[in-house]
Amino acid sequence: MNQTKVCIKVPASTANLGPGFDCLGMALDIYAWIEMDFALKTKIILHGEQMLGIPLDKSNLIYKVAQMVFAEAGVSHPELEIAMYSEIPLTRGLGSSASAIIGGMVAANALIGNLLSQDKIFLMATQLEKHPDNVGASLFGGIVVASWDGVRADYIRIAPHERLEVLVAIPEFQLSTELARHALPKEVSMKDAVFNLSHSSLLVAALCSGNLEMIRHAMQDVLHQPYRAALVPGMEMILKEATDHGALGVALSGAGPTLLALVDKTSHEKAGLAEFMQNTLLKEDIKSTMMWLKPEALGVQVLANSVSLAELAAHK
Ligand SMILES: Nc1ncnc2c1ncn2[C@@H]1O[C@H](COP(=O)(O)OP(=O)(O)OP(=O)(O)O)[C@@H](O)[C@H]1O
Ligand SMILES: N[C@@H](CCO)C(=O)O
Repeated sequence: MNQTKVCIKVPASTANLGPGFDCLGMALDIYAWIEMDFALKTKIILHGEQMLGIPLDKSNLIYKVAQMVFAEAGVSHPELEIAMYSEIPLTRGLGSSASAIIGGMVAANALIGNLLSQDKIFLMATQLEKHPDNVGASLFGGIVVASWDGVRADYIRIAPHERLEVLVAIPEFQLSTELARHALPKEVSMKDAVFNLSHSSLLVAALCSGNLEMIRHAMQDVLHQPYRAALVPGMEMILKEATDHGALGVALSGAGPTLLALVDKTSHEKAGLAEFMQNTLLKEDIKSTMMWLKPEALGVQVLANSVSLAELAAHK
């Protein structure tokens, strides 16, 4: 029996939650699984349609982040066998790149007996992703409030409120984070900075104290969503009106194009809200997949028992 192979399960994430641009993230209950082992010759197997187009050689992100971990730990393992299956849609604002980075780093670290601390992994992943929101959520689970000054990465994890549910409308088109960041201005006014600072702080306080009614006011943003609206037709109306259809609050998920509503799981308006979001996008000729998700309290896990990735992919 193989003694070294590790298998990890890593959650998807949503970043920003509206005003918390590059500093708030929440883990979600859809996942990617990664198996990793030492090998004589590198081999990368990707299961499922989701992974189409992802490289199968040493340019693969998971291979590259594993090598970063080995280099940091002072060990050398240039040849790896990697297998992956993911439910997380690529390039849609649900943290697929962060899940790959965290999954790859944590798997590599487990392979070498966890020579690096979790905080070191957080720092390395943040340096690579350039913002800590998605990687923090995938690593630690729950809601993560994080800061990154280019040198230090700090975070505090908040347990998600038990009544919080998440509705996502995932448009059929992809929008890369790189493109969505190019839409942003280089500078913002003091007025807009103060607006986001106050709303992001209010949102964190609402999430910590369980004041769900405050979320609709707190989840407003002027730093990134208005500039990204042109990239996601229908978004402006959804951001403006989803709370009238039962959402506690609504935001662009990460860099988009997915739109995300926080919902009280006891709400009687859930079906109507989903219909409103899907139809608003359809009016703009955008087909979308609607999914009801939950905040995931757990971050990445090294599984005690390996799962069959081929079987997971086959049952989707
Ligand atoms: N499992 C994977 N293996 C290798 N590369 C991956 C994997 N998952 C994602 N990527 C890379 O990450 C890119 C998507 O990253 P991007 O930051 O644009 O979107 P996202 O992470 O899905 O969304 P967001 O950051 O807005 O939440 C993919 O196009 C691919 O290059
Ligand atoms: N905070 C990032 C998340 C996307 O990875 C952004 O909005 O660009």
